[in-house]
Amino acid sequence: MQKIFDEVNSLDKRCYEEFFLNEDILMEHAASSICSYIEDIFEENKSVLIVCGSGNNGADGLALARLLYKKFDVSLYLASAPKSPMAKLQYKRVKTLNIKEVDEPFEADILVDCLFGTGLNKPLDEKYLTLIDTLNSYNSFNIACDIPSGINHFGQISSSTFEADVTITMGALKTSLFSDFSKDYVGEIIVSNLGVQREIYETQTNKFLLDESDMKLPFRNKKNSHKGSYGHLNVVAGCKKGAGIIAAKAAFGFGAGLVSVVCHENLDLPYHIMQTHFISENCTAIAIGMGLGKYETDEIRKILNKKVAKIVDADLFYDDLICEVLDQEIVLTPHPKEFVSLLKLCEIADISVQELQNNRFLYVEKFCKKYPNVVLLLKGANVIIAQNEKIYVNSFGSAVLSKGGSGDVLSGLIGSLLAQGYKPLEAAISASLAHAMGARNYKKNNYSLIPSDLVEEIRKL
Ligand SMILES: NC(=O)C1=CN([C@@H]2O[C@H](COP(=O)(O)OP(=O)(O)OC[C@H]3O[C@@H](n4cnc5c(N)ncnc54)[C@H](OP(=O)(O)O)[C@@H]3O)[C@@H](O)[C@H]2O)[C@@H](O)CC1
Ligand SMILES: [K+]
Repeated sequence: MQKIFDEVNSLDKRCYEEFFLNEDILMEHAASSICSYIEDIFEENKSVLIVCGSGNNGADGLALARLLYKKFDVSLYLASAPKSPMAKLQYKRVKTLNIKEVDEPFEADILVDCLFGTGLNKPLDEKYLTLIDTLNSYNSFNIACDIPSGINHFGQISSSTFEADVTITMGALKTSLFSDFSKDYVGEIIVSNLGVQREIYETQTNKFLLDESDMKLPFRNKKNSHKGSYGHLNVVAGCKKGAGIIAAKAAFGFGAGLVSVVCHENLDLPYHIMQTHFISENCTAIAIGMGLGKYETDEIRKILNKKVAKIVDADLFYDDLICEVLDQEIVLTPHPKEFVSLLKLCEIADISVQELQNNRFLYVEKFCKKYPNVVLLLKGANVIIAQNEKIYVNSFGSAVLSKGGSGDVLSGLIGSLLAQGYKPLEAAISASLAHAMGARNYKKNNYSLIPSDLVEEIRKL
């Protein structure tokens, strides 16, 4: 996994103070990493338009122009005059080379956005919104320097935000690149070294970006085993029984030795899934909440207080019963609307879904501070998984998964790993990654996935 930082100014400052580097050296590395990317991917003499703002993001662009000059057909468009000391210095250097400056932007082969980076500190006015719209209308290959212009410190976007194919971000990953809103703008994210290796530049953090290698699949190492060796998951099915059945099927395909659906009505289940009317004696994990609808409170309370691992989803986030069990190491998997309800029930915040989406990390942190035992998985374009002070981001998901039933598959996967003895945090991380990888491997068009396709792909991982 890779570290993510809320801000990097303190890390830049540490480079000056501890390693005797300076802004100029850091900036030279920033610019040369974009230069190397362009040199690696594109043939010489391609046209490159670099659009610069007045601060150090613009200064990165000016330095880049100098590095590319003569090997590529470089043009500079200065949206505003250089203002920061480094921008002025880089401009002076550019001037000595007579690099082409244009009065209007145009469609080049490669477009580099150096308008605003971490210094975007107020809403964009009409002039910049129109400029960004114009840049987005081109068919160029779009590179964002540090962060696409229009995304602010909190990962909130402007009505016009630069749509990058690739974002080359300076020094370390920033939290703002992983808001749900940012997902449509950042493209591929590459981290540039700034004069020292990343492991030296980076300090402590509480946020981490998950890699594929963080997915620990439930491979079986023991030769002498039986179905009981891999746990027994009970999926509690409510009035929308399909949800529980989808979860049960996913759980079975993900390695649980036994899976039972708990339901008072008789269900038509595949032969390998069992049915029970009450929680099984030998149950090792419970999945509850999906499609639950109205259920007898005392019965749910009894189930929630069973001393086995649990994953709770969906309808239970609207029932204050949930607040009684938040001292447990329980996995919760709300989507934003459900999390908003949960925050209200727990008296943490009374907010809209929009407010939550504007500050996903903030509210996850607030929740986990109050309930440090809980493993919270907040669904979204970038899934956030958190326990106590640690926050993990799964950015592998895609719109393929934006379907009814995908969440039930996820509950089943988590339940399956819990039943097999995974710790709750590990279960949530590995199941979430498997869920996203399954969707990634689905090769038909991106609107057609049904839960059984997803389970099929996950079984092939
Ligand atoms: N520090 C280092 O060592 C390194 C830094 N590096 C680079 O520096 C970048 C940060 O630079 P930065 O702090 O100068 O901020 P930046 O993003 O250029 O924007 C500030 C300028 O924009 C203006 N402005 C802001 N909002 C605006 C708005 N809505 N509408 C209009 N104007 C607006 C603002 O104006 P002002 O507030 O002064 O009026 C100011 O002039 C960082 O992202 C990375 O690329 C790398 O080279 C690595 C080494
Ligand atoms: K930028």
